[in-house]
Amino acid sequence: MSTSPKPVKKVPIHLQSAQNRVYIKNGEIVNHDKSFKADVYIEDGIIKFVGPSSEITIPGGVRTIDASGLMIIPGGIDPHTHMQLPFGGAVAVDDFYHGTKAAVAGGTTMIIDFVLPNKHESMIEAYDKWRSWADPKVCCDYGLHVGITWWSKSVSEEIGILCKELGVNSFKTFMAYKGLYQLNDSDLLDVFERIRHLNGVAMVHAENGDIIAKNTQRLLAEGINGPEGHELSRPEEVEAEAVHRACVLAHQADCPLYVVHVMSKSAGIELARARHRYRGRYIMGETLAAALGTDATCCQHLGFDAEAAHVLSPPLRPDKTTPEFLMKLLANDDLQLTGSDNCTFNKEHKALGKGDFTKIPNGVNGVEDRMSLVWEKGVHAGLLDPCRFVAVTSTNAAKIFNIYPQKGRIAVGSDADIVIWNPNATRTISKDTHHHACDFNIFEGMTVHGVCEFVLVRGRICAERGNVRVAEGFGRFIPTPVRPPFVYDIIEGKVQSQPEEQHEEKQNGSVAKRFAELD
Ligand SMILES: C[C@@H](CNC(N)=O)C(=O)O
Ligand SMILES: [Zn+2]
Ligand SMILES: [Zn+2]
Ligand SMILES: [Zn+2]
Repeated sequence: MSTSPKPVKKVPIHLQSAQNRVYIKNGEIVNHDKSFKADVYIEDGIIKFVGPSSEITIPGGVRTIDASGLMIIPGGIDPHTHMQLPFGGAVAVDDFYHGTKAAVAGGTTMIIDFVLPNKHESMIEAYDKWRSWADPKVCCDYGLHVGITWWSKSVSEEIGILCKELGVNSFKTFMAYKGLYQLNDSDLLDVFERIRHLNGVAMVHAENGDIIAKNTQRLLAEGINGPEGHELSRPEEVEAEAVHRACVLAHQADCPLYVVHVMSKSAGIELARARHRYRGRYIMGETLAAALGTDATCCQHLGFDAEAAHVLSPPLRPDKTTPEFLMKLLANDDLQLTGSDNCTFNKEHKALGKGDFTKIPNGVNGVEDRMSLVWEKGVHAGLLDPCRFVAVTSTNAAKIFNIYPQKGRIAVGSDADIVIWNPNATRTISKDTHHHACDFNIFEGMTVHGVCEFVLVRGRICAERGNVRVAEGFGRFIPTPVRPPFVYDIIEGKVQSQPEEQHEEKQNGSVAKRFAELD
Protein backbone atom coordinates (compact mmCIF):
# COMPACT_ATOMS: atom_id res chain seq x y z
CA MET A 1 0.00 0.00 0.00
CA SER A 2 1.77 3.22 -1.08
CA THR A 3 2.07 5.71 1.80
CA SER A 4 3.25 8.79 -0.16
CA PRO A 5 0.23 10.92 -1.13
CA LYS A 6 -0.49 10.64 -4.85
CA PRO A 7 -0.51 13.99 -6.68
CA VAL A 8 -4.16 14.58 -7.40
CA LYS A 9 -5.71 16.94 -9.92
CA LYS A 10 -8.23 18.96 -7.98
CA VAL A 11 -11.49 19.33 -9.89
CA PRO A 12 -12.81 22.79 -9.12
CA ILE A 13 -16.39 22.56 -8.00
CA HIS A 14 -18.37 25.79 -8.61
CA LEU A 15 -20.60 25.48 -5.61
CA GLN A 16 -22.73 28.54 -5.97
CA SER A 17 -24.17 27.63 -9.36
CA ALA A 18 -24.56 23.91 -8.70
CA GLN A 19 -27.98 22.27 -8.66
CA ASN A 20 -28.72 18.59 -8.32
CA ARG A 21 -25.21 17.75 -7.20
CA VAL A 22 -24.91 13.99 -6.97
CA TYR A 23 -21.85 11.81 -6.44
CA ILE A 24 -22.01 8.13 -7.29
CA LYS A 25 -19.12 6.10 -5.94
CA ASN A 26 -17.78 2.51 -6.06
CA GLY A 27 -19.87 1.50 -9.06
CA GLU A 28 -18.98 -0.34 -12.28
CA ILE A 29 -19.62 1.89 -15.27
CA VAL A 30 -20.92 -0.01 -18.31
CA ASN A 31 -20.94 1.74 -21.65
CA HIS A 32 -21.64 0.04 -24.98
CA ASP A 33 -17.92 -0.38 -25.69
CA LYS A 34 -16.34 -1.02 -22.28
CA SER A 35 -16.92 -1.35 -18.56
CA PHE A 36 -14.67 -0.02 -15.80
CA LYS A 37 -14.71 1.02 -12.14
CA ALA A 38 -15.05 4.76 -11.63
CA ASP A 39 -16.91 7.39 -9.67
CA VAL A 40 -19.30 9.87 -11.27
CA TYR A 41 -19.98 13.46 -10.27
CA ILE A 42 -23.06 15.25 -11.59
CA GLU A 43 -23.98 18.92 -11.47
CA ASP A 44 -26.75 20.88 -13.19
CA GLY A 45 -27.96 17.75 -15.00
CA ILE A 46 -24.62 17.08 -16.70
CA ILE A 47 -21.90 14.54 -15.94
CA LYS A 48 -18.94 16.63 -14.82
CA PHE A 49 -16.48 13.95 -13.70
CA VAL A 50 -15.85 10.27 -14.36
CA GLY A 51 -12.79 8.82 -12.68
CA PRO A 52 -11.11 7.54 -9.54
CA SER A 53 -12.21 9.00 -6.20
CA SER A 54 -8.59 10.07 -5.62
CA GLU A 55 -8.98 12.68 -8.36
CA ILE A 56 -11.94 14.56 -6.98
CA THR A 57 -12.78 16.30 -3.74
CA ILE A 58 -16.48 16.37 -3.01
CA PRO A 59 -17.69 19.21 -0.78
CA GLY A 60 -20.43 18.78 1.80
CA GLY A 61 -24.08 19.01 0.83
CA VAL A 62 -23.72 16.72 -2.17
CA ARG A 63 -25.98 13.69 -2.31
CA THR A 64 -23.67 10.68 -2.33
CA ILE A 65 -24.79 7.24 -3.52
CA ASP A 66 -22.72 4.16 -2.77
CA ALA A 67 -23.02 1.95 -5.86
CA SER A 68 -20.86 -0.90 -4.52
CA GLY A 69 -21.70 -4.14 -6.35
CA LEU A 70 -23.94 -2.26 -8.77
CA MET A 71 -23.65 -1.13 -12.39
CA ILE A 72 -23.86 2.46 -13.60
CA ILE A 73 -25.44 2.41 -17.07
CA PRO A 74 -26.76 5.03 -19.49
CA GLY A 75 -30.48 5.56 -19.07
CA GLY A 76 -32.51 3.47 -21.49
CA ILE A 77 -33.73 5.07 -24.72
CA ASP A 78 -36.97 3.58 -26.03
CA PRO A 79 -37.13 4.48 -29.75
CA HIS A 80 -40.70 3.33 -30.24
CA THR A 81 -43.67 4.51 -28.13
CA HIS A 82 -47.22 5.74 -28.76
CA MET A 83 -48.34 7.67 -25.72
CA GLN A 84 -52.03 8.76 -25.77
CA LEU A 85 -52.29 7.71 -29.42
CA PRO A 86 -55.81 8.08 -30.90
CA PHE A 87 -56.21 4.69 -32.62
CA GLY A 88 -59.09 2.41 -33.61
CA GLY A 89 -61.73 4.59 -32.01
CA ALA A 90 -59.92 4.80 -28.66
CA VAL A 91 -57.01 6.76 -27.15
CA ALA A 92 -54.06 4.91 -25.64
CA VAL A 93 -54.42 5.17 -21.84
CA ASP A 94 -50.70 5.66 -21.15
CA ASP A 95 -50.53 9.38 -21.80
CA PHE A 96 -47.26 11.28 -21.84
CA TYR A 97 -47.30 11.53 -18.04
CA HIS A 98 -48.15 7.95 -17.09
CA GLY A 99 -46.15 6.54 -19.99
CA THR A 100 -42.96 8.41 -19.11
CA LYS A 101 -43.45 7.74 -15.40
CA ALA A 102 -43.56 4.02 -16.22
CA ALA A 103 -40.52 4.48 -18.45
CA VAL A 104 -38.48 6.09 -15.67
CA ALA A 105 -39.61 3.48 -13.15
CA GLY A 106 -38.12 0.81 -15.42
CA GLY A 107 -34.85 2.62 -16.20
CA THR A 108 -35.75 4.33 -19.48
CA THR A 109 -34.87 8.04 -19.40
CA MET A 110 -35.81 8.99 -22.94
CA ILE A 111 -38.55 7.93 -25.33
CA ILE A 112 -38.98 8.65 -29.03
CA ASP A 113 -42.68 8.81 -29.87
CA PHE A 114 -44.50 8.92 -33.21
CA VAL A 115 -46.54 11.75 -34.68
CA LEU A 116 -49.16 9.93 -36.77
CA PRO A 117 -51.08 12.45 -38.95
CA ASN A 118 -54.46 11.45 -40.35
CA LYS A 119 -54.58 11.13 -44.13
CA HIS A 120 -54.45 14.61 -45.70
CA GLU A 121 -53.59 16.20 -42.35
CA SER A 122 -50.61 18.58 -42.40
CA MET A 123 -47.46 16.93 -41.02
CA ILE A 124 -46.53 20.14 -39.22
CA GLU A 125 -49.97 20.67 -37.69
CA ALA A 126 -49.83 17.07 -36.42
CA TYR A 127 -46.32 17.68 -35.05
CA ASP A 128 -47.54 20.79 -33.21
CA LYS A 129 -50.42 18.75 -31.77
CA TRP A 130 -48.07 16.04 -30.42
CA ARG A 131 -45.75 18.69 -28.96
CA SER A 132 -48.74 20.30 -27.18
CA TRP A 133 -49.66 16.91 -25.73
CA ALA A 134 -46.16 15.93 -24.65
CA ASP A 135 -44.39 19.10 -23.48
CA PRO A 136 -46.54 19.75 -20.37
CA LYS A 137 -46.59 16.11 -19.30
CA VAL A 138 -43.33 14.28 -19.98
CA CYS A 139 -41.30 13.19 -16.93
CA CYS A 140 -38.24 12.44 -19.05
CA ASP A 141 -36.77 13.76 -22.28
CA TYR A 142 -38.38 12.75 -25.56
CA GLY A 143 -37.95 12.95 -29.31
CA LEU A 144 -40.40 12.55 -32.20
CA HIS A 145 -40.53 10.51 -35.39
CA VAL A 146 -43.20 11.56 -37.90
CA GLY A 147 -45.39 9.07 -39.72
CA ILE A 148 -45.75 9.60 -43.47
CA THR A 149 -49.30 8.35 -43.64
CA TRP A 150 -49.98 9.90 -47.05
CA TRP A 151 -47.80 11.34 -49.82
CA SER A 152 -47.95 14.51 -51.92
CA LYS A 153 -45.81 17.47 -52.92
CA SER A 154 -46.95 19.31 -49.80
CA VAL A 155 -45.92 16.38 -47.58
CA SER A 156 -42.53 16.33 -49.29
CA GLU A 157 -42.09 20.04 -48.56
CA GLU A 158 -43.26 19.71 -44.95
CA ILE A 159 -40.82 16.92 -44.09
CA GLY A 160 -38.08 19.24 -45.30
CA ILE A 161 -39.22 21.83 -42.77
CA LEU A 162 -39.44 19.17 -40.05
CA CYS A 163 -35.80 18.25 -40.75
CA LYS A 164 -34.44 21.74 -41.12
CA GLU A 165 -36.40 23.61 -38.46
CA LEU A 166 -38.29 21.31 -36.11
CA GLY A 167 -35.76 18.73 -34.93
CA VAL A 168 -37.06 15.63 -36.69
CA ASN A 169 -34.74 13.32 -38.68
CA SER A 170 -36.81 10.11 -38.88
CA PHE A 171 -40.00 9.25 -40.71
CA LYS A 172 -42.11 6.12 -40.40
CA THR A 173 -43.81 4.65 -43.45
CA PHE A 174 -46.41 1.89 -43.44
CA MET A 175 -46.81 -1.09 -45.78
CA ALA A 176 -49.86 -2.17 -43.76
CA TYR A 177 -53.04 -0.58 -42.33
CA LYS A 178 -54.57 -0.43 -45.80
CA GLY A 179 -56.73 2.67 -46.21
CA LEU A 180 -55.37 4.23 -43.02
CA TYR A 181 -51.56 4.58 -43.28
CA GLN A 182 -50.47 2.21 -46.09
CA LEU A 183 -48.39 3.54 -49.02
CA ASN A 184 -47.77 1.67 -52.29
CA ASP A 185 -44.29 0.80 -53.56
CA SER A 186 -44.12 3.73 -55.95
CA ASP A 187 -44.86 6.24 -53.19
CA LEU A 188 -42.46 4.41 -50.85
CA LEU A 189 -39.68 4.85 -53.41
CA ASP A 190 -40.44 8.58 -53.69
CA VAL A 191 -40.54 8.93 -49.89
CA PHE A 192 -37.24 7.07 -49.42
CA GLU A 193 -35.54 9.16 -52.11
CA ARG A 194 -36.79 12.36 -50.44
CA ILE A 195 -35.61 11.22 -46.99
CA ARG A 196 -32.19 10.32 -48.45
CA HIS A 197 -31.99 13.77 -49.99
CA LEU A 198 -32.69 15.27 -46.56
CA ASN A 199 -30.07 13.04 -44.86
CA GLY A 200 -32.79 11.58 -42.70
CA VAL A 201 -33.65 8.05 -41.56
CA ALA A 202 -36.56 6.17 -43.11
CA MET A 203 -38.52 3.80 -40.90
CA VAL A 204 -41.02 1.19 -41.97
CA HIS A 205 -43.84 -0.90 -40.57
CA ALA A 206 -43.24 -3.94 -42.75
CA GLU A 207 -46.27 -6.14 -43.33
CA ASN A 208 -48.03 -6.74 -46.64
CA GLY A 209 -51.26 -4.82 -46.10
CA ASP A 210 -52.91 -6.15 -49.28
CA ILE A 211 -52.51 -9.77 -48.20
CA ILE A 212 -53.78 -8.87 -44.71
CA ALA A 213 -56.87 -7.21 -46.19
CA LYS A 214 -57.63 -10.24 -48.37
CA ASN A 215 -57.07 -12.72 -45.54
CA THR A 216 -59.20 -10.65 -43.18
CA GLN A 217 -62.10 -10.61 -45.62
CA ARG A 218 -61.89 -14.39 -45.97
CA LEU A 219 -61.56 -15.09 -42.23
CA LEU A 220 -64.52 -12.88 -41.27
CA ALA A 221 -66.60 -14.47 -44.06
CA GLU A 222 -65.74 -17.87 -42.58
CA GLY A 223 -66.91 -16.64 -39.16
CA ILE A 224 -63.42 -16.50 -37.64
CA ASN A 225 -63.84 -13.14 -35.88
CA GLY A 226 -62.15 -13.66 -32.51
CA PRO A 227 -58.67 -12.34 -31.53
CA GLU A 228 -57.11 -15.50 -33.01
CA GLY A 229 -58.06 -14.10 -36.42
CA HIS A 230 -55.53 -11.30 -36.00
CA GLU A 231 -52.41 -13.46 -36.34
CA LEU A 232 -54.13 -15.79 -38.83
CA SER A 233 -54.63 -12.77 -41.13
CA ARG A 234 -50.92 -11.88 -41.02
CA PRO A 235 -48.71 -14.96 -40.55
CA GLU A 236 -44.99 -14.35 -40.35
CA GLU A 237 -44.30 -14.76 -44.07
CA VAL A 238 -46.55 -11.70 -44.63
CA GLU A 239 -44.15 -9.75 -42.42
CA ALA A 240 -41.02 -11.29 -43.94
CA GLU A 241 -42.09 -10.53 -47.51
CA ALA A 242 -42.59 -6.88 -46.64
CA VAL A 243 -39.25 -6.66 -44.82
CA HIS A 244 -37.49 -8.00 -47.91
CA ARG A 245 -39.37 -5.63 -50.24
CA ALA A 246 -38.77 -2.60 -47.98
CA CYS A 247 -35.03 -3.32 -47.88
CA VAL A 248 -34.86 -3.56 -51.69
CA LEU A 249 -36.85 -0.33 -52.10
CA ALA A 250 -34.58 1.49 -49.61
CA HIS A 251 -31.44 0.16 -51.27
CA GLN A 252 -32.72 1.23 -54.69
CA ALA A 253 -33.35 4.70 -53.21
CA ASP A 254 -29.91 4.69 -51.55
CA CYS A 255 -31.74 5.47 -48.32
CA PRO A 256 -30.98 4.22 -44.77
CA LEU A 257 -33.90 2.15 -43.47
CA TYR A 258 -34.84 1.31 -39.90
CA VAL A 259 -37.28 -1.60 -39.76
CA VAL A 260 -39.45 -1.20 -36.66
CA HIS A 261 -40.92 -3.99 -34.51
CA VAL A 262 -39.41 -7.09 -36.14
CA MET A 263 -41.65 -9.74 -34.54
CA SER A 264 -40.76 -13.03 -36.21
CA LYS A 265 -37.90 -15.33 -37.13
CA SER A 266 -38.66 -15.09 -40.86
CA ALA A 267 -38.63 -11.29 -40.78
CA GLY A 268 -35.44 -11.28 -38.70
CA ILE A 269 -33.74 -13.52 -41.24
CA GLU A 270 -34.79 -11.28 -44.14
CA LEU A 271 -33.38 -8.29 -42.31
CA ALA A 272 -30.12 -10.09 -41.47
CA ARG A 273 -29.75 -11.15 -45.11
CA ALA A 274 -30.34 -7.61 -46.33
CA ARG A 275 -27.74 -6.28 -43.91
CA HIS A 276 -25.23 -8.81 -45.20
CA ARG A 277 -26.22 -8.20 -48.82
CA TYR A 278 -25.61 -4.49 -48.39
CA ARG A 279 -22.54 -4.98 -46.17
CA GLY A 280 -24.21 -3.64 -43.02
CA ARG A 281 -25.18 -0.37 -44.67
CA TYR A 282 -28.67 1.01 -45.18
CA ILE A 283 -30.59 -1.46 -43.00
CA MET A 284 -31.16 -1.38 -39.23
CA GLY A 285 -33.63 -3.45 -37.26
CA GLU A 286 -35.53 -3.11 -34.01
CA THR A 287 -37.37 -5.74 -32.08
CA LEU A 288 -39.72 -5.28 -29.13
CA ALA A 289 -39.80 -6.24 -25.46
CA ALA A 290 -43.03 -8.09 -26.27
CA ALA A 291 -41.33 -10.28 -28.90
CA LEU A 292 -38.37 -10.96 -26.62
CA GLY A 293 -40.41 -11.60 -23.50
CA THR A 294 -43.39 -13.64 -24.61
CA ASP A 295 -45.16 -15.28 -27.55
CA ALA A 296 -48.68 -15.94 -28.79
CA THR A 297 -49.07 -19.19 -26.82
CA CYS A 298 -49.07 -17.33 -23.47
CA CYS A 299 -52.72 -16.36 -23.82
CA GLN A 300 -54.19 -19.00 -26.16
CA HIS A 301 -57.63 -20.21 -25.02
CA LEU A 302 -57.68 -17.76 -22.11
CA GLY A 303 -60.69 -15.94 -23.52
CA PHE A 304 -61.29 -12.69 -25.38
CA ASP A 305 -59.92 -10.22 -22.78
CA ALA A 306 -56.52 -11.92 -22.37
CA GLU A 307 -56.13 -12.63 -26.08
CA ALA A 308 -57.24 -9.14 -27.17
CA ALA A 309 -54.82 -7.61 -24.62
CA HIS A 310 -51.96 -9.22 -26.55
CA VAL A 311 -53.05 -7.90 -29.96
CA LEU A 312 -50.48 -5.69 -31.67
CA SER A 313 -49.13 -5.50 -35.22
CA PRO A 314 -47.13 -7.34 -36.35
CA PRO A 315 -48.54 -9.94 -33.97
CA LEU A 316 -46.85 -12.10 -31.36
CA ARG A 317 -46.00 -15.40 -33.02
CA PRO A 318 -47.13 -18.92 -32.00
CA ASP A 319 -43.60 -20.25 -32.56
CA LYS A 320 -42.22 -20.50 -29.01
CA THR A 321 -38.63 -20.37 -30.25
CA THR A 322 -39.12 -16.83 -31.56
CA PRO A 323 -38.01 -14.86 -28.44
CA GLU A 324 -34.64 -16.61 -28.12
CA PHE A 325 -34.03 -16.45 -31.87
CA LEU A 326 -34.60 -12.68 -31.90
CA MET A 327 -32.33 -12.26 -28.87
CA LYS A 328 -29.59 -14.11 -30.75
CA LEU A 329 -30.06 -11.76 -33.72
CA LEU A 330 -29.58 -8.85 -31.29
CA ALA A 331 -26.46 -10.50 -29.87
CA ASN A 332 -25.04 -10.96 -33.36
CA ASP A 333 -25.83 -7.42 -34.51
CA ASP A 334 -28.30 -8.74 -37.07
CA LEU A 335 -30.73 -6.59 -35.09
CA GLN A 336 -29.49 -3.36 -33.48
CA LEU A 337 -31.92 -2.29 -30.81
CA THR A 338 -35.04 -2.84 -28.74
CA GLY A 339 -38.16 -0.73 -28.36
CA SER A 340 -41.48 -1.27 -26.63
CA ASP A 341 -44.11 0.04 -29.06
CA ASN A 342 -45.94 0.97 -25.86
CA CYS A 343 -49.51 1.64 -26.98
CA THR A 344 -51.84 0.56 -24.18
CA PHE A 345 -55.63 0.17 -24.14
CA ASN A 346 -57.87 -1.01 -21.34
CA LYS A 347 -60.34 -3.87 -21.40
CA GLU A 348 -63.25 -1.70 -22.47
CA HIS A 349 -61.30 -0.38 -25.45
CA LYS A 350 -60.11 -3.81 -26.54
CA ALA A 351 -63.78 -4.94 -26.28
CA LEU A 352 -64.53 -2.72 -29.30
CA GLY A 353 -63.25 -5.73 -31.24
CA LYS A 354 -65.71 -8.28 -29.86
CA GLY A 355 -67.14 -10.02 -32.92
CA ASP A 356 -64.65 -8.41 -35.28
CA PHE A 357 -60.92 -8.74 -34.51
CA THR A 358 -60.06 -5.90 -36.91
CA LYS A 359 -61.67 -3.51 -34.42
CA ILE A 360 -59.42 -4.48 -31.50
CA PRO A 361 -57.19 -1.42 -30.92
CA ASN A 362 -53.66 -2.64 -31.60
CA GLY A 363 -51.03 -2.22 -28.93
CA VAL A 364 -49.49 -3.53 -25.71
CA ASN A 365 -47.36 -2.33 -22.79
CA GLY A 366 -43.56 -2.56 -22.64
CA VAL A 367 -41.97 0.79 -21.79
CA GLU A 368 -41.58 -0.02 -18.08
CA ASP A 369 -40.40 -3.61 -18.42
CA ARG A 370 -38.21 -3.43 -21.55
CA MET A 371 -34.89 -3.00 -19.70
CA SER A 372 -35.50 -5.86 -17.24
CA LEU A 373 -36.80 -8.15 -19.96
CA VAL A 374 -33.76 -7.61 -22.18
CA TRP A 375 -31.55 -8.21 -19.14
CA GLU A 376 -33.43 -11.38 -18.14
CA LYS A 377 -33.77 -12.92 -21.61
CA GLY A 378 -30.43 -11.59 -22.84
CA VAL A 379 -27.73 -11.14 -20.20
CA HIS A 380 -29.05 -13.45 -17.48
CA ALA A 381 -29.70 -16.08 -20.14
CA GLY A 382 -26.07 -15.79 -21.26
CA LEU A 383 -26.84 -14.46 -24.76
CA LEU A 384 -25.78 -10.81 -24.31
CA ASP A 385 -22.90 -9.30 -22.36
CA PRO A 386 -23.59 -6.13 -20.31
CA CYS A 387 -21.99 -3.85 -22.91
CA ARG A 388 -24.21 -5.25 -25.65
CA PHE A 389 -27.19 -4.80 -23.31
CA VAL A 390 -26.34 -1.08 -23.11
CA ALA A 391 -25.94 -0.90 -26.89
CA VAL A 392 -29.34 -2.40 -27.67
CA THR A 393 -31.30 -0.60 -24.94
CA SER A 394 -29.72 2.85 -25.20
CA THR A 395 -26.60 3.67 -27.21
CA ASN A 396 -27.60 2.42 -30.66
CA ALA A 397 -30.79 4.48 -30.52
CA ALA A 398 -28.76 7.55 -29.55
CA LYS A 399 -26.36 6.95 -32.46
CA ILE A 400 -29.01 6.19 -35.09
CA PHE A 401 -31.06 9.27 -34.18
CA ASN A 402 -27.96 11.45 -33.82
CA ILE A 403 -28.10 12.45 -30.15
CA TYR A 404 -24.94 10.57 -29.10
CA PRO A 405 -23.01 11.14 -26.82
CA GLN A 406 -25.39 13.69 -25.28
CA LYS A 407 -27.50 10.61 -24.69
CA GLY A 408 -26.54 6.94 -24.49
CA ARG A 409 -23.20 7.20 -22.68
CA ILE A 410 -21.72 7.70 -19.22
CA ALA A 411 -19.10 10.33 -20.05
CA VAL A 412 -18.08 13.85 -19.08
CA GLY A 413 -20.36 16.31 -20.83
CA SER A 414 -23.17 13.83 -21.41
CA ASP A 415 -26.62 14.37 -19.94
CA ALA A 416 -26.86 12.78 -16.50
CA ASP A 417 -29.46 10.23 -17.59
CA ILE A 418 -28.16 7.41 -15.41
CA VAL A 419 -29.44 4.12 -14.03
CA ILE A 420 -27.82 2.39 -11.07
CA TRP A 421 -28.60 -1.17 -12.03
CA ASN A 422 -28.71 -4.21 -9.78
CA PRO A 423 -28.05 -7.19 -12.04
CA ASN A 424 -28.75 -9.78 -9.37
CA ALA A 425 -31.95 -8.41 -7.87
CA THR A 426 -35.25 -9.73 -9.17
CA ARG A 427 -38.76 -8.38 -9.39
CA THR A 428 -42.08 -9.89 -10.42
CA ILE A 429 -44.01 -8.00 -13.08
CA SER A 430 -47.68 -7.28 -12.46
CA LYS A 431 -50.44 -4.88 -13.46
CA ASP A 432 -50.99 -4.46 -9.70
CA THR A 433 -47.56 -2.89 -9.20
CA HIS A 434 -46.60 -1.41 -12.57
CA HIS A 435 -46.73 2.36 -13.13
CA HIS A 436 -48.72 2.19 -16.35
CA ALA A 437 -52.26 3.56 -16.57
CA CYS A 438 -53.44 0.31 -18.20
CA ASP A 439 -55.26 -2.59 -16.54
CA PHE A 440 -53.20 -5.35 -18.16
CA ASN A 441 -49.55 -6.35 -18.38
CA ILE A 442 -48.60 -8.86 -21.07
CA PHE A 443 -45.68 -10.03 -18.85
CA GLU A 444 -47.95 -10.66 -15.82
CA GLY A 445 -46.31 -12.84 -13.17
CA MET A 446 -42.91 -12.99 -14.88
CA THR A 447 -39.94 -12.77 -12.49
CA VAL A 448 -36.98 -10.98 -14.04
CA HIS A 449 -33.39 -10.24 -13.04
CA GLY A 450 -32.18 -6.69 -13.43
CA VAL A 451 -33.71 -3.99 -11.21
CA CYS A 452 -33.18 -0.23 -11.06
CA GLU A 453 -31.88 0.86 -7.66
CA PHE A 454 -31.72 4.52 -8.76
CA VAL A 455 -32.82 6.34 -11.92
CA LEU A 456 -31.54 9.86 -12.59
CA VAL A 457 -33.14 12.00 -15.27
CA ARG A 458 -30.77 14.83 -16.13
CA GLY A 459 -29.26 14.52 -12.67
CA ARG A 460 -32.56 14.50 -10.79
CA ILE A 461 -33.13 11.34 -8.72
CA CYS A 462 -36.54 10.24 -10.02
CA ALA A 463 -36.55 6.68 -8.73
CA GLU A 464 -34.89 5.41 -5.60
CA ARG A 465 -35.14 1.78 -4.51
CA GLY A 466 -38.61 1.41 -5.98
CA ASN A 467 -39.88 4.80 -4.85
CA VAL A 468 -40.72 6.75 -8.06
CA ARG A 469 -40.71 10.54 -7.65
CA VAL A 470 -41.06 12.01 -11.14
CA ALA A 471 -41.99 15.57 -12.01
CA GLU A 472 -44.67 16.10 -14.67
CA GLY A 473 -43.27 18.35 -17.39
CA PHE A 474 -39.66 17.98 -16.25
CA GLY A 475 -38.72 16.30 -19.55
CA ARG A 476 -37.67 18.28 -22.61
CA PHE A 477 -38.09 17.81 -26.33
CA ILE A 478 -34.73 16.67 -27.77
CA PRO A 479 -34.20 17.60 -31.46
CA THR A 480 -32.73 14.78 -33.54
CA PRO A 481 -30.48 16.38 -36.18
CA VAL A 482 -30.19 15.04 -39.73
CA ARG A 483 -27.18 13.13 -41.05
CA PRO A 484 -26.34 10.81 -38.14
CA PRO A 485 -22.67 9.85 -38.70
CA PHE A 486 -23.38 6.33 -37.41
CA VAL A 487 -25.61 5.87 -40.46
CA TYR A 488 -24.34 8.25 -43.11
CA ASP A 489 -20.58 7.72 -42.77
CA ILE A 490 -21.19 4.14 -43.85
CA ILE A 491 -23.61 5.02 -46.66
CA GLU A 492 -21.19 7.63 -48.00
CA GLY A 493 -18.38 5.10 -47.79
CA LYS A 494 -16.43 7.11 -45.24
CA VAL A 495 -16.18 4.04 -43.01
CA GLN A 496 -16.58 0.33 -43.65
CA SER A 497 -19.42 -1.16 -41.62
CA GLN A 498 -17.42 -4.37 -41.43
CA PRO A 499 -14.09 -5.43 -42.92
CA GLU A 500 -14.52 -7.09 -46.32
CA GLU A 501 -12.99 -10.39 -45.22
CA GLN A 502 -15.20 -10.48 -42.12
CA HIS A 503 -18.16 -9.80 -44.39
CA GLU A 504 -17.18 -12.61 -46.80
CA GLU A 505 -16.90 -15.04 -43.88
CA LYS A 506 -20.33 -13.96 -42.65
CA GLN A 507 -21.76 -14.15 -46.17
CA ASN A 508 -20.44 -17.62 -46.85
CA GLY A 509 -20.09 -18.90 -43.36
CA SER A 510 -22.30 -18.16 -40.39
CA VAL A 511 -25.18 -16.41 -42.21
CA ALA A 512 -25.97 -19.25 -44.59
CA LYS A 513 -25.37 -21.84 -41.88
CA ARG A 514 -27.28 -19.89 -39.25
CA PHE A 515 -30.37 -19.65 -41.39
CA ALA A 516 -30.14 -22.76 -43.55
CA GLU A 517 -32.20 -24.86 -41.20
CA LEU A 518 -34.98 -22.32 -41.41
CA ASP A 519 -35.40 -22.44 -45.19
C1 LIG B 1 -50.01 1.87 -34.77
C2 LIG B 1 -48.75 1.48 -34.07
C3 LIG B 1 -49.03 0.79 -32.75
N1 LIG B 1 -49.73 -0.45 -32.82
C4 LIG B 1 -49.16 -1.66 -32.97
N2 LIG B 1 -47.87 -1.77 -33.14
O1 LIG B 1 -49.85 -2.64 -32.96
C5 LIG B 1 -47.80 0.64 -34.89
O2 LIG B 1 -48.18 -0.01 -35.86
O3 LIG B 1 -46.64 0.63 -34.52
ZN1 LIG C 1 -46.04 -0.13 -36.63
ZN1 LIG D 1 -45.59 1.45 -33.16
ZN1 LIG E 1 -49.18 -12.96 -21.95
